[in-house]
Order: sequence, then structure tokens, then C-alpha cells
Amino acid sequence: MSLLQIDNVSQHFGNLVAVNGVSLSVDAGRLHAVIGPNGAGKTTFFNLISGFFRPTSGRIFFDGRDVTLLPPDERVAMGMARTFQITEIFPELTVRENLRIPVELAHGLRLKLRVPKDVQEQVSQRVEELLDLGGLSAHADRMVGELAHGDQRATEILMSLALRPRLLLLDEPTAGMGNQETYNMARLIRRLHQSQSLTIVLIEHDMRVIFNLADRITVLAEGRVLAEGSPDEIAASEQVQTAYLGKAA
Ligand SMILES: Nc1ncnc2c1ncn2[C@@H]1O[C@H](COP(=O)(O)OP(=O)(O)OP(=O)(O)O)[C@@H](O)[C@H]1O
Repeated sequence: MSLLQIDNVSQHFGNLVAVNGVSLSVDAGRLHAVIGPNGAGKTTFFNLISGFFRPTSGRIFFDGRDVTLLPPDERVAMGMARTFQITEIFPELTVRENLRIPVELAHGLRLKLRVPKDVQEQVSQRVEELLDLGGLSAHADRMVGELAHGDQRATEILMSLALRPRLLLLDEPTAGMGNQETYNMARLIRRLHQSQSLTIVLIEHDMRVIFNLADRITVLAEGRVLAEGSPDEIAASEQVQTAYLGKAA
């Protein structure tokens, strides 16, 4: 069964149709990439999935439930997590302290003065698990603001996992990264996908990352679905090459 089902969704901004009748279905455990040239509607589409915009028309289902009108926080509570192009971390706190914040929130602890010892231990254990998962244990006590950009983004992604989401929406996770950082980020995404059975929908510009990681790819152009298929099918599509890959190469 699909974890995420999008039926014929459109988003108008005045006369501009940013997303035009897009449908997409993502099965649990899949990694689905959304690609397309600048202005194709990718970010708007993500805003619709995560609830920052309400579509002009169409429906969105998550885990079988119609979430079209649900606000972002209720979607998060249902198991949807999203990271943004802009890094959202606390630069003057350490990596461990940054991770501790959402983990405590996930345990309902942030406003409690007295926290039972066993709960404190569960929180600490989950923080260490996340550090380990992200390969960040060696940097745990460093201030996030001092880390390389790639490690900052990794921290942010790990923070979004504190609530143990089932769907992770990643908006250009390798934006602004060099080759080595891009490679490390792709490895982290693969690890999350495989070891945590996390369903991932990813917007990405870097073709190496997409063709390496994705099970399926949707190509958007001018707000519409230009093509959808496996990486091999998309790479072989003349229509896609003309509209997108040709230009990007
Ligand atoms: N809040 C908004 N109000 C009006 N127009 C918008 C708004 N957000 C996006 N648009 C327009 O919708 C179209 C699609 O934009 P969007 O940012 O979704 O594309 P994108 O594929 O994410 O592009 P990029 O790769 O450059 O980030 C563009 O023409 C953009 O100018």
C-alpha cells in the first residue's frame, strides 16, 4: 500500500499555475526523487505535501488518511518529517545538545522540571543512537556552527528523525556541497533508507545522487509530471533528456 498518495494536485498563485494536476504514489520503504528544471514546481509540491500550502485542487493521503487540509504540525505528529534548504540548527550548541532538543520533545519532556531517571536514560540513549547513525559521534561535543556544512546538514536531518517519522521529505540535501560532502550525504541518506526502512521523498539537483539512490523518479516541468519511472527508464527517456537532462549536462 502507498504510504503517500497524491491525487491530481494543483497550486495556483494568481494566474500562475505552479503545480498542475500532479499525481504521485510512494510505497512504504521506497526512495522517490522529484527532479526538474528551476521553477518546475518542486518546492511548491513539497510545501503541499508537508502542509505549508493548501492545494487549489486535488487530494493528499498519508497512511490512508486524507491530510489535504491538515496543518504541518498534525502531519508531523502522524509521522511526516521535513528538512528545508535552509539549515535550521542552533549553531552555538553542540551536536549532542542540538539532537537532545527534539528527542526531549518527542518524549514530551521539554517543559517538565523533574524527569524520571529511566526517561533521561532513554533520551540519552536515543541521542547516542542518532549520533551513531549519522556518523557524528566523533563530533558530538563540537559546536554545530564550527562544523563543515555537510555535517551541519547531517545534524539537521538527524534532528528530524527524533520523532521516528515514517516519511522523510528532503529538500535538496546536497545543496552547496562539494564532491566529498555530496558523497557523504548520499551515503547517509542510503543508510537511513536501508537501516531504518524510512520512506524518503527527495528533491535533488545532483544527478549522481539521484541515479544512485532513487527507486523511482518523477520529473516535473512547468508544474506538470513530464515522466515517471525507474532511474534507467528516466535516463533513457528522450523527452526527459530534451527537457531537462540535456540542459543540465
Ligand atoms: N509563494 C509564491 N507565490 C507566488 N509564486 C510562487 C510562490 N512560490 C513559488 N512561486 C512560483 O511558482 C513556480 C514554481 O516555483 P518552485 O519554487 O516550486 O519551483 P522549483 O522547481 O522548486 O524551483 P527551484 O529548482 O528553482 O527551487 C515559479 O514560477 C515560482 O516563481
